[in-house]
Amino acid sequence: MLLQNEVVFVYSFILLVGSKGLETRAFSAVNVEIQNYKLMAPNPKFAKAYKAMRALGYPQHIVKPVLKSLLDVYNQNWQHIEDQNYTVLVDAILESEECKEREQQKFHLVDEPEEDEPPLKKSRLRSQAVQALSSPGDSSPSFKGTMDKPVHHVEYVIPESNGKEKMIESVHVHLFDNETEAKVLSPVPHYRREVKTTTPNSSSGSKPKKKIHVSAHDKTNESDLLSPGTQLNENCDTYTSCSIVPRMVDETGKKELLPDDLSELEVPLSVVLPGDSSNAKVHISTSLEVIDLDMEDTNNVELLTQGDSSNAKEPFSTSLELIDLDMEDPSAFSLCYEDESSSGKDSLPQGNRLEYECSVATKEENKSSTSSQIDIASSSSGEVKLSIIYESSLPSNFCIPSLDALFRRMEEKLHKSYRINQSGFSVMNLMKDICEGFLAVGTNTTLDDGVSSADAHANPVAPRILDTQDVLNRNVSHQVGFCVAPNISLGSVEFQSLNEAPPKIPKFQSLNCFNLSRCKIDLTMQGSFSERNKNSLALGDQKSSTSTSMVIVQTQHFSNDMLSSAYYIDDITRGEENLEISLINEINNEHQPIFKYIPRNITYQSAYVKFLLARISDENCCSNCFGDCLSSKIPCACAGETGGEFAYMPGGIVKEKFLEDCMLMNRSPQQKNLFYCQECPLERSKDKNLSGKCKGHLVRKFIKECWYKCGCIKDCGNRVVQRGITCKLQVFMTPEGKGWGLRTLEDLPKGAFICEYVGEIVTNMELFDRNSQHTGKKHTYPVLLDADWCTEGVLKDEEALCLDATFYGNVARFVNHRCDDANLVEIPVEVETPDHHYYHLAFFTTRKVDAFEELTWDYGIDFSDHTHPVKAFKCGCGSQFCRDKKSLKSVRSRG
Ligand SMILES: C[S@@+](CC[C@H](N)C(=O)[O-])C[C@H]1O[C@@H](n2cnc3c(N)ncnc32)[C@H](O)[C@@H]1O
Repeated sequence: MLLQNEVVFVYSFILLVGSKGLETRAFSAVNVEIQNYKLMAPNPKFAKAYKAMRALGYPQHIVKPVLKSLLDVYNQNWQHIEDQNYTVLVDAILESEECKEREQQKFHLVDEPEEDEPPLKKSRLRSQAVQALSSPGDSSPSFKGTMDKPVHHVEYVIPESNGKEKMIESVHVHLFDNETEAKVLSPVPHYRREVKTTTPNSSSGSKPKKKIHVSAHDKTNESDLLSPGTQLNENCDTYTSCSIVPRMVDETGKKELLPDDLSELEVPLSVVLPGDSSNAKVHISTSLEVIDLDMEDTNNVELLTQGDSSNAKEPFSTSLELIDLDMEDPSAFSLCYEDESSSGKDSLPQGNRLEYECSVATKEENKSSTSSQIDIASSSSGEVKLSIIYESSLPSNFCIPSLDALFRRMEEKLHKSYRINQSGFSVMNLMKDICEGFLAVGTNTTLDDGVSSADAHANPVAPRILDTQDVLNRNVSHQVGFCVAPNISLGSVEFQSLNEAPPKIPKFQSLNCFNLSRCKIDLTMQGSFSERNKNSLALGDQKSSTSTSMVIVQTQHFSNDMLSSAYYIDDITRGEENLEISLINEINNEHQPIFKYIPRNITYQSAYVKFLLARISDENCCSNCFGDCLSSKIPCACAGETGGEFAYMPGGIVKEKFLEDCMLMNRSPQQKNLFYCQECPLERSKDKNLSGKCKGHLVRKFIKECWYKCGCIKDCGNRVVQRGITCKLQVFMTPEGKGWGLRTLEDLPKGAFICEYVGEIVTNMELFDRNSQHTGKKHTYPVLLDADWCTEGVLKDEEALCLDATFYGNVARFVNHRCDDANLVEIPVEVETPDHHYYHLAFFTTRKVDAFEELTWDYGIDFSDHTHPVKAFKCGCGSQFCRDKKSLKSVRSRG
C-alpha cells in the first residue's frame, strides 16, 4: 500500500481584517516592503506545451531547447507544434533525447534501458540519465539530501584587469549546521530562508497576484528577522524553508565577482538604497520571504524584500528578479538583485548583480522532532492565518470526517477536558478569538476600546452544515450557511460559505496531487471590520459582510520516492468534457494508454446510424411542452417509453423503483429476462455462412430523454445523459492487477448518472474482424447494443451494432468488471432516435458510493463461453458472487 502510515494535520485560520496598516504591523515591525517586481508574463503557449510534455514525463529543461528550435523552424508558428496534441514536439524531443543518448553511449556511461521498454518509459530513462550526466558535480542543493547537512558549493572569483577571473575560494558550506562548523568552513555568512505563503485576497474578484518573499536569517548575527510563523498554502506547501548563499556576478551574468578587498564591504555583503547612499546600507540578512511560490505559473510573480527599517530610508528601487526558476526542480532557483542606481564605496560595484542561490527543502526533509507546530502569518490582503500542524500515525482505516463531526468532537472534548460549558462556546469562536488575539497582541491594542469581546461575537457567522445530499442534488436553495461541497478534487472536500454566493457548483481546488502530502484543514474566515477604530478587532457592524469558508483537504502521504514515481495527468479528456478527469498511477510505471478521448459516440464505417427528425413521431417527442417536463403534472409523451412516468427525479437521479428493476433484470441468472434472435447477428459475425444458435440477449428497460424536437427547455429534468459527465472522476491504476480503473472523487447517491459508454460505433462484423486482426492486443471490453434485437426480425449487419472504445472512447473505457454486485448498472437511453438499433448506454450508481471507491459494472460475461468474440480475462473482481470459476479456484488454492 502506498499510503505512509503518517499524517499531518494543518489547521489554519484566516481572519481578513481589510485593514492594510493594521496587517503590516501585525506581520512584523521590522518589515518594510521594498518593491514589487513583476516578471514579464510568459507566453501561455509555452506553459501549455511544458505542461503537456510534463504529462509525458519530459521536464521543462528538456522541452525548452527543443521547443525553441521548433519555433525557429516553424517561424514562430505555434499551430504546427500544437497540432495533434504536440505530436511534432514529442517527436522532436524523442529525437533529441536519442541523440543525447547516443552521445552518452559513446562513453558507456548510461545503462541501456531494456529493449522492450515502452518508448515513453525508455525516453524517461534516457532523460533521467541525461540529467544525471549533465550535472555530475552540480553544486545546486540536492532535494534528496537531508536538511541537516545540505552541502553547497560556493566559489568566489575575482575579475582581473586582463578580463580573466581568479578563483579565490572554493568552499563547501554546510547550511543549517551549527554555527561554529559553518564558520570554520567558510567566512561567508549563511542564511536560513523561510518560504511563506499567504492565501490571496479572494474577495477582490480579480486574479490575485502571486507574491514571492524571501526570508533570510543571518545566523552569524543571531538576529532573527523572520516574520512570526510560517503559513503555507496548498500551492506551495511542499516548500517550507530554503537556504540562500549570496554570490556576486558581473553584468554578463558570468561567475562570481567580489571586490579585491573584502574588507571594503560590510560582511555580510551589503546592498545600497537609492538616493542618499552614504547611510543606506541594508544587510543581506534583510528579511525576505517567499509568498505563494507557484511553480506552475510565474506570471504575476512579485518579489518583496523586507529590510531593516532602521537602515532603510525608502524602499529599494532596484530590481530583483527571479532567475533560473526551473519548473521541474523547485529545489533550486536563484534570485538576482541588480543595483542600478547606487554608487559609493559600500555599494555593489555599478551594474553588478548579486545573486542568491536558493534551495528549497520539503516539509518531509525538514521535519522536526516535535509532533506539532503552530504558525501564524498575515498578509498584505489583511488575512491572519493560524496553522497548527499536527503529525501523528495515520490509522489504516482513516477516512476524512465531516466538518460537523469534527466540530462536535472538538466541542465535546473541550467540554469534557477543559470544562468549558459556556453557552455559545464553539470551536469556530475559539479559532476566531485566537486570530483576533493575534492581531490584538501584534498591534499592541486590546479589545476594550469601546468594543467588548462579546460585541465581537454579536454578529457571529453561524455555520449551518447542509446535508451532502442536498448539495448533490444541487437543487436546494441555499440561504446562509456552509455548503459541504460534494466535489472532491484529488482528495479535497471543500466547505464553502454560501452566505452571499448563489448556489453554484463550488470551485474546485486545483491541487497538484504531488503536493498532497498531508491532511490539512483550513478554516478561512473573512470579515469586514469596523472602521470606528482601526485598532479595533471586533467584527464590524450589521452592514459589514462576513463570509466563512472551510476547506478540508485529505491528502495521501507520499514519500519522496513515491512522489518521483507517481504519474499524473490533469485531464485525460483534453477539455472535451464539462470537467477535468485526471489520471494517476501510484502503482507501477504504466503510462496513460494510447487512445483518442471522444465525449460522444462516432461511427466507424458501416454502422447505420442516422438521426432523422422525420423519424421522430409526435408520440416520440413532446413538441407542445415548455419549461421543465419533470415539473409538469401530467407526464409528457417522452415518459411513454417508461410506462407514462419519468425515470428521472429532479437532479438527474434515476427513480429507485426503475433502478431496482434494471438491476434485477441484469443480475441473478434465474431472473434474467432473455430473448433469442431468429438469426443472431453475433453468431453470424463469427461465421458468415453458419449462423449459430442465439445464446440469448438481455431484455432491458429503456429511458427516453427529451431532445431537439421537444418543446421543453435545455435544462429540462428529462435530459441527463445528453448533458454529459457532471461528477468528479479519476482514472487510477488499480492495485489488484486489473489495470486502470475509474473511481469517483466525491460521494455519490444511489441512481446518479456517471457517464455513458462512448466508443466507435461498429457493426458486429467489423468488431469480429478487428478482434481477429488484433489478437493478443489489449482490448477494452466492447459493448453490444443488442437491447432491441428481438423486435425487428432478422437484422442486417449494419443494424447490429456495438461500441468499441479501444481506439476512440471516453472515461467509461476504464470501468472494470465486477460480478453481480457492481456499483454501476448500464441502462439504454434513447436520445436522438426512436430507432433502438442505436442508443446510448449510460451508467448509473446502484447504491450510494463513497468518494474514492472504484466504479465497476457487470460486463455480463459468461466466463465459460469460450466462443465469445472477446476473450474473457481472468476475473479479479473480488466479489463474493464472482462467476469466474477458474479465478475462484486459484484464489482458493492460494488461500
Ligand atoms: C474496459 S477495460 C477496463 C480498463 C482496463 N482495466 C484498462 O487498464 O484499460 C476491460 C479490461 O480490463 C481488465 N479487467 C476489467 N475488469 C477486470 C476484472 N474484474 N479482473 C481482471 N481484469 C479486469 C481486463 O483486461 C479487461 O479486458
